[in-house]
Amino acid sequence: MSSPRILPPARRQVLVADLAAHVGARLDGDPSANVASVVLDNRRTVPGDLFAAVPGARVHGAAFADDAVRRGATAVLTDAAGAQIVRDAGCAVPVLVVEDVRAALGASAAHVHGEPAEVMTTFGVTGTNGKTTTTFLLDHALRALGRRTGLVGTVETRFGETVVPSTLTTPEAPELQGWLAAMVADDVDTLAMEVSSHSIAMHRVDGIVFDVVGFTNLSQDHLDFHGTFEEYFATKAELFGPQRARRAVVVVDDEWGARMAREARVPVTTVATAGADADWTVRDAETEAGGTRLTLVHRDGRRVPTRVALPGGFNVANAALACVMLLESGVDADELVAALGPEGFDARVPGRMEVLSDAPRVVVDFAHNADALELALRSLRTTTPGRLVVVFGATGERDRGKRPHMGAVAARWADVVVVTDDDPHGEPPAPIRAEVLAGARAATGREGPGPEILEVAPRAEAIRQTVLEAGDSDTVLLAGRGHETVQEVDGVDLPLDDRVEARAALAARTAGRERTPATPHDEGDTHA
Ligand SMILES: CC(=O)N[C@H]1[C@@H](OP(=O)(O)OP(=O)(O)OC[C@H]2O[C@@H](n3ccc(=O)[nH]c3=O)[C@H](O)[C@@H]2O)O[C@H](CO)[C@@H](O)[C@@H]1O[C@H](C)C(=O)N[C@@H](C)C(=O)N[C@H](CCC(=O)O)C(=O)O
Ligand SMILES: Nc1ncnc2c1ncn2[C@@H]1O[C@H](COP(=O)(O)OP(=O)(O)OP(=O)(O)O)[C@@H](O)[C@H]1O
Repeated sequence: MSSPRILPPARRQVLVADLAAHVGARLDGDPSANVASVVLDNRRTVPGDLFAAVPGARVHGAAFADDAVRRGATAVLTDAAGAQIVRDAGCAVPVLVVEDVRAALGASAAHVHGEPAEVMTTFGVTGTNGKTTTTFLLDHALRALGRRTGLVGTVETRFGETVVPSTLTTPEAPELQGWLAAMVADDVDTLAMEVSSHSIAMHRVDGIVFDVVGFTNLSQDHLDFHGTFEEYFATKAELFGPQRARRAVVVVDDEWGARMAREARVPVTTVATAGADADWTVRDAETEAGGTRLTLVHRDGRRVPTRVALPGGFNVANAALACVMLLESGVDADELVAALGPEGFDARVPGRMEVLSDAPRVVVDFAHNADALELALRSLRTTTPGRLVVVFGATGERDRGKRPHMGAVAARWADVVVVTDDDPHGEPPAPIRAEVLAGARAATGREGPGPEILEVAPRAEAIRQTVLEAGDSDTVLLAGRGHETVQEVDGVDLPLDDRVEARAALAARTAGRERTPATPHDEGDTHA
């Protein structure tokens, strides 16, 4: 599934000779040809594109150059091996030859689109968890301040009236720069975007120097791609240097944040929510219905009172990060507090601690690694009078090591653990569930009776059964898929939205009650 291609309404024509000089490419062919945009995939080519033929993990993009040219590509950017493939295919367009295509791609796309990031204020957020939430909080505050905003991340790309669901957290550079140019054409003045570690490693954000970058935290994820934690950290750390950022705000609640703050090569402001030494610390955090009220206090005594209208202790960190990033960009503290009003950071983030109902409380959350799952469960535990029930699974073909950890965390913090499927992708689902269940059954470190551990598949059935059987004072956490609307099983995309399934079960529950006033659901309330 891929999102529709968005380009600015009027595209600039750029001479390939100028572009080659800009990115240090050897130009083979007619220097007077023009390009007006850049594309990575032959199937998405429009006339006037520069087709970037990247040697991928599976195939060399040059294999598709002839088709791209048939669709109107006017030049090709590739490496020496790609240039040979392009010539052998008899393509007559000029070829820009570089050593590393991905390394030249961001600068090429930014140049072709007129360096759009340079005319906006740009915020980039990275870290294992909290990127989407923090960018939504930034976007909410910026709009309250009267800015015209653009948002790019896992859920969607959004500006003005345009909202397009995302396929990647951080798009490839040609798509990203096309988006940014379309935003500039629509008078967007401020961008908040998520920067995944994949995107840094794969040069997707080359061509952007962010005004302010933010770091949330680091925990186990994506080790299938990065190999080691050290490598994962080093990739994220690249964002905190002068080629990619002007200044940084780092949450130093974990050791990785503290290290990022020490090793950053741009001016850093630190934020702490849990007692670490920092420039800004969170004080007087008070949980209240639907959120937390808090005050940010600077070393020099400045105080910024605010509020976040999302459940979960970690959302205090996300709001604190967003707040300090705004201050570091030059926003005046009093103006920010006034613009946010008494509700504070009041963004609705699809699939992130999204509360669907009150009795039982059904919450959909994107927690899909052990760390996020633990934090989500712990924060819901404190506000659940009945049982805490979690429905979740682990993804196939991704970081297998996290499966037993997720099972263990669920067993430690929930009263009922319902293990089901997440996105199995090409892997058979039952063995994935078995690895999660093994972790749950082996879990230790819990006081009192152990949890009830169930295996229910498919996921829609697990959600239906769990919501129907929950007591009014229970909390049901549907974890792992958040806003997602398709589930890949055995290579086939099946429609599945946790929120749709849960709402259907809640409606069935209400209908059942209307037919039979005293229902067995209430019995669950007695369980402590
Ligand atoms: C590991 C990874 O990121 N891989 C990306 C990489 O794939 P690849 O190297 O295997 O490419 P390939 O299939 O060999 O193809 C090589 C080239 O031929 C082109 N091609 C290929 C086939 C064709 O018919 N026509 C064509 O033009 C491709 O566009 C590509 O440029 O280049 C592709 C083209 O842009 C990306 O789609 C692909 O992302 C895949 C889909 C992906 O799932 N990426 C995930 C892991 C990712 O990036 N995730 C992060 C965040 C994760 C998180 O924080 O949770 C993200 O930012 O989304
Ligand atoms: N600051 C945080 N610390 C730890 N966990 C968090 C934090 N913020 C959010 N989470 C948890 O992580 C999940 C993902 O949150 P969010 O989508 O904001 O992060 P993300 O970094 O964008 O993740 P991804 O890149 O996987 O989309 C949430 O559903 C929540 O459970």
